[in-house]
Amino acid sequence: MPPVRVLVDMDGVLADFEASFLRLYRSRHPQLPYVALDERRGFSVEAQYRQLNPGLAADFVRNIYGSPNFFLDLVPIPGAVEAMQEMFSLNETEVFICTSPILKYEYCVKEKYAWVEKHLGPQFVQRLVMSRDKTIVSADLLIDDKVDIKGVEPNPSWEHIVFTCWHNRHTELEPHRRRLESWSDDWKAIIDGKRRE
Ligand SMILES: O=c1ccn([C@@H]2O[C@H](COP(=O)(O)O)[C@@H](O)[C@H]2O)c(=O)[nH]1
Ligand SMILES: [Mg+2]
Repeated sequence: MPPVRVLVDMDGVLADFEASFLRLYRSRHPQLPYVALDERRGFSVEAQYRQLNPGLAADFVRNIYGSPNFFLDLVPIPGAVEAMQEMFSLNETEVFICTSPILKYEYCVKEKYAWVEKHLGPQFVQRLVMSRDKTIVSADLLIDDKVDIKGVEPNPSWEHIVFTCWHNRHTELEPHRRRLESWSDDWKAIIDGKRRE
């Protein structure tokens, strides 16, 4: 039987982008209104902050996560590191990290590599795929917090498992779509189920 190949997203799945964004935003702009984590709706932080404060400059929000050390200092999502080590050691399972760098890539790309080495070790540095378009990457499963993943390939090979995160917890999914609520949820059952398909 061929191995099950799993792609695991970084921001919102392995690394806590949302909490770090809010912390840095509030420390830099304590006088400005902010969106609390349990008020987050929709993937784009920028879109929600612009709704809250339409006067914000075009790159105001992007400058926060485009800052040096932003991506390096992201805190791991609870259970993520342990789950990845366990997934890596499973028989007949190929695990890769699949992440989209921001367009202001100066710090982001290097720091994503450094984050992976720091928290997951060198074996995962070799398994880091960066692509703005995940539909062209071939796998059986993609665990990702972004609800709508679009790209040039209309029929990606993977099944998208939506990882629950602050911005998507209220999003209603079509009945056939599946979620992983957290790393305490049964991710192994999802992989084993795929093995049997
Ligand atoms: O509001 C946001 C939130 C995140 N980003 C960046 O987009 C990518 C998302 O990557 P995934 O691989 O889908 O997790 C990432 O680089 C975030 O930093 C954003 O641009 N705007
Ligand atoms: Mg993500």
